[in-house]
Amino acid sequence: MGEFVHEEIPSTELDRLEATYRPLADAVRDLLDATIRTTVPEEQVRAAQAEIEALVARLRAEQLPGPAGVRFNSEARAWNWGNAVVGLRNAVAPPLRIVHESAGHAWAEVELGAPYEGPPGLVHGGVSAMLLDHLMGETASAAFTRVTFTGTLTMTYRRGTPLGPLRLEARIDREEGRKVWVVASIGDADGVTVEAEGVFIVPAWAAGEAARG
Ligand SMILES: CCCCCCCCCCCC(=O)SCCNC(=O)CCNC(=O)[C@H](O)C(C)(C)COP(=O)(O)OP(=O)(O)OC[C@H]1O[C@@H](n2cnc3c(N)ncnc32)[C@H](O)[C@@H]1OP(=O)(O)O
Repeated sequence: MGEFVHEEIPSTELDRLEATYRPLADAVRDLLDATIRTTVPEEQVRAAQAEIEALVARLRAEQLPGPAGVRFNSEARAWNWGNAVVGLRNAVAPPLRIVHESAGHAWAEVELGAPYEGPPGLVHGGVSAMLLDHLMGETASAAFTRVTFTGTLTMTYRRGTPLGPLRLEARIDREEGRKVWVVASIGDADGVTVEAEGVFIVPAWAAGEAARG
């Protein structure tokens, strides 16, 4: 497995770093969209590619040896900048901004564009599952008071989910020992498009005091 790393960066410094990296990732998200949708002449495409390759070389001059992992400091701040769903520095992530309404109830609003397309004009079913999986996992963690991993995830696609503004919602349904059942949905302005039910498990290796009883 990857890493949960204790790294003692003060939260004020993290805020400063995030203010630097967030616009970088936003620019790369825009690049993803532009790469899909551009209709400029081919020589322009080739020129853009050369500039992008030069930028990649500049960024790679110093880099981590592997993925970003999950890091935390002693001020109870955790950051997972590379996460596929919420990663602030991951241009593949929308990123989802999750609101924990209470321990066991969370939601997010997001606008999905061209990079998330499956059927024409509709969100890819795997993307819906990915976003819900993460939202449900955070919900099962009861506002980050325990670690939970997806055990089983069941998706029901009621109708196509249009690209554009969407709302995701998740709640803990019930718990039994280390097992947490979570129900969730995605919806557009006309109502629910996708429903999900999942069993999230506090792994045996992580079953400390917060997870017992
Ligand atoms: C603070 C930071 C927060 C951070 C919060 C961040 C949220 C991130 C959200 C991302 C969510 C993900 O994608 S997580 C990544 C995708 N998921 C994974 O990679 C998980 C891979 N699988 C595993 O690591 C493991 O198999 C576990 C953890 C699922 C279970 O291992 P274990 O802990 O050894 O389980 P074990 O003792 O055998 O079983 C415990 C109980 O769970 C049941 N059980 C076991 N596996 C499953 C299963 N797949 N589906 C259903 N039920 C299962 C057993 O029957 C048993 O029930 P009984 O006999 O007690 O009744």
